[in-house]
Amino acid sequence: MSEFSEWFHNILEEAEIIDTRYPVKGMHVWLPQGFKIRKHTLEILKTILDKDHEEVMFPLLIPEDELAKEAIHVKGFEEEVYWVTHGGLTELNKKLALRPTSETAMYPMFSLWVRNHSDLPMRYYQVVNTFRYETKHTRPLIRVREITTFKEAHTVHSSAEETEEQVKEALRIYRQFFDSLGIPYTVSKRPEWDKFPGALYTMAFDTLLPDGKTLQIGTVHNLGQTFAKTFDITYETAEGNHEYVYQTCYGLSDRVIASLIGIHGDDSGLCLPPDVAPYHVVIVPIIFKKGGEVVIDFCKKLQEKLESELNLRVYFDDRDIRAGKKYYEWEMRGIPLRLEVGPRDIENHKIVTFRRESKEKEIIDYDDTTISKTVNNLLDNISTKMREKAWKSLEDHVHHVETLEEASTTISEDGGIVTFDWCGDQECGKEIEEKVNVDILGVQADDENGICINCGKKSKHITLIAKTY
Ligand SMILES: Nc1ncnc2c1ncn2[C@@H]1O[C@H](COS(=O)(=O)NC(=O)[C@@H](N)CS)[C@@H](O)[C@H]1O
Ligand SMILES: [Mg+2]
Ligand SMILES: [Zn+2]
Repeated sequence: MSEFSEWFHNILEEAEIIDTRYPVKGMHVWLPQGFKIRKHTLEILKTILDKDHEEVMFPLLIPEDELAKEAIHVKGFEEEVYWVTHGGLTELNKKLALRPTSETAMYPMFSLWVRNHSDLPMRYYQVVNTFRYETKHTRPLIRVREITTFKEAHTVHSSAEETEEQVKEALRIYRQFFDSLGIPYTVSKRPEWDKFPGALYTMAFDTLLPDGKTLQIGTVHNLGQTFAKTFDITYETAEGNHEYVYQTCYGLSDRVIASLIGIHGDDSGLCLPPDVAPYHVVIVPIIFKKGGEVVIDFCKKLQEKLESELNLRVYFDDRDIRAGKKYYEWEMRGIPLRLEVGPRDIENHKIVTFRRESKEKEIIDYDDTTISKTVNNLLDNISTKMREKAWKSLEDHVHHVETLEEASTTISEDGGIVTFDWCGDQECGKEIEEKVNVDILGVQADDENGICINCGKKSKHITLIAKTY
């Protein structure tokens, strides 16, 4: 619990995920092991998005006057924007912002692209780096100044109803994505004072890290027509008049990788979902003086079989070091499944399996015709077990309370998430945050028949609060 932050920083270094020694605060280097995890994570996300979104790429730099167009939006970001003021020795006549997010880069172009009804709906996304001069405590992958893995989707619609549908679809996409990574979450509507600058409302996914604090791992914003009016994005209707469009946008970041590491990891190090691990399987040969080449040969064949039949990423570790050292290293790097093969195993048609998530070792019958199926089932079961275990640990830390005292003792003793009835009134909400010294994450459901935990008025919502990153 308390030393989670130390564990997190140590494992990023020991498992060679990123190098935080880069000489700009809040900006880090992706190392090969970490880059592989990021790559496989993005492959899963893009496969889901590519079903009905188009991937694009916009410039990094945003002219000052475009950024400033949407007053509430720029107010929300003005303290976080990095500026480019020179080109070489020449001072630019117009400052350029490094995108903190790309609404003001994209929407002037959407205004050119949207002509008539048949152009809609549009669903674009890009995966880029964005820059935010975070003044709160920066943390690798969690609160960085260069958000290296910022997936932002931006959609354009001809009606408010369609944007509501798109918000629901975005929530479904995010549930599917987080479920494939075994990351548990709560979904809630952010309070008015904590929504995305310029949005009508913000839906947020929060997960719970082992130190009892929640992390916002994804957000979906209904932008209404606010940006359409600011950037004059209109379409010509069949009757020939011009209507403003309706928009949504939804974002994810490096925090997804942080959650993978923080939630599934344990005292032996990383524990990675098979679909994003650098390798699904590592094969460790047990070699004594004699019989070495028989084992090596067997392992190479097994590697080829798993690679060709299951399209798995398999590492055959034939380095000349003690098996125990290999076990330690691959467990620390979070490789989901290890296969150990010695000369006697081959004679007895056996093979030893080690599941990283449960740390169970098993001697199973080896049969050329069934090993692929066995390995595939093991990997599927490992994914399922990891997701179930993570959901259980989240659910074990969500408590419903009836009084503010109960709320603050629960949070201070157990961390985690507390739910209660709230009237929804901003004043009252701010008072609750004061009294319990936590953040209101958001409202989860409407609950007309409760009474507000703080002011006693009719409650409107089941509300979530927690200590947050
Ligand atoms: N400094 C940061 N470091 C890492 N992740 C961040 C940081 N700031 C925000 N995020 C993540 O990025 C997600 C999207 O950011 S956002 O401001 O909420 N939304 C947008 O920028 C919208 N334009 C989404 S397309 C957040 O939900 C959060 O998970
Ligand atoms: Mg921020
Ligand atoms: Zn109240």
